[in-house]
Amino acid sequence: MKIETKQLRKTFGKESALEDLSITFSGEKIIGLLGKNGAGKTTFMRILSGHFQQTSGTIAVNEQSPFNHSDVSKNICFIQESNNFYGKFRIDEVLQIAEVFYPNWDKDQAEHLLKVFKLKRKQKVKALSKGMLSALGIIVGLASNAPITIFDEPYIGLDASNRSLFYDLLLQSYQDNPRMFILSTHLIDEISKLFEEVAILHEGKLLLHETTAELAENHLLVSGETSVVDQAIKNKNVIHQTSMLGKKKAVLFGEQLATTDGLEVSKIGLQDLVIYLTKEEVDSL
Ligand SMILES: Nc1ncnc2c1ncn2[C@@H]1O[C@H](COP(=O)(O)OP(=O)(O)OP(=O)(O)O)[C@@H](O)[C@H]1O
Repeated sequence: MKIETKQLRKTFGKESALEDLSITFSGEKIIGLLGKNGAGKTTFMRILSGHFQQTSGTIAVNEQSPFNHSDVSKNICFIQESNNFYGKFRIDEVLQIAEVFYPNWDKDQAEHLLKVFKLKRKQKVKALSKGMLSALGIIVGLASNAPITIFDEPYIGLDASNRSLFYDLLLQSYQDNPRMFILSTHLIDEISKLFEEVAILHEGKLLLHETTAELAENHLLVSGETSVVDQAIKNKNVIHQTSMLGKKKAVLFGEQLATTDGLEVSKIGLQDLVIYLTKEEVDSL
């Protein structure tokens, strides 16, 4: 599958949710869609799933617009953080509808996952706890086997052990049925090892789109006494720096630097990188 957007914009009245977003996702991989609250992730995923149209620009899934095209939408399963299912339905009715909608639906997998998450077929959606609702979303997303399966923070109410179960099941599902997964999450450290590729949105714009291998390769965290760090990063490509109490941390892009006396150089974790890259505006408030 290939998703391609060109100068995608979405405004809600005066509010701009996406600004000139041009991005391409292709192939079978697990992609992290990251960014702070309000960055535009959900808006992008909704347009991609055909929920509504962009204000301008283009979006194509295998060369077709997702809006009002069932050929496209049956290939996309979008599980949102809430309100996925009609409250009056029972779980078995939700699964029956999903089976009709998704051509690659795996009934045995759905049955298996119901047991794993200890859900009862006759329970009504409106009677489910937050965690149980999330579990139902996860079951539908995984059993859909949709070539593009999207999870937008699907873990609301799930405890740590069930979140860990979700990550294991996701990986298993990906191995059994390789496809494109797009995941939006704020619990980056928990899941970052599953990502092959990461896109970071910031204020409706694309800040970065790289493979996780490139990210690890390209970004270094340098810390130590301010004067030592300042000396070390002089003339280097610094993409973020913060100072506090005589200490400094800097993030370098595409540079080589080794740890020395008083200077700590390390790879930077994805969660920290997202925080550093999207922090500037907060600092300048
Ligand atoms: N239906 C809507 N009406 C008006 N404004 C909206 C609507 N949907 C989103 N927005 C605005 O668009 C911007 C992007 O929101 P969006 O939900 O896409 O962000 P997000 O990255 O998914 O955030 P979060 O991590 O908090 O879920 C925000 O400023 C939000 O207020």
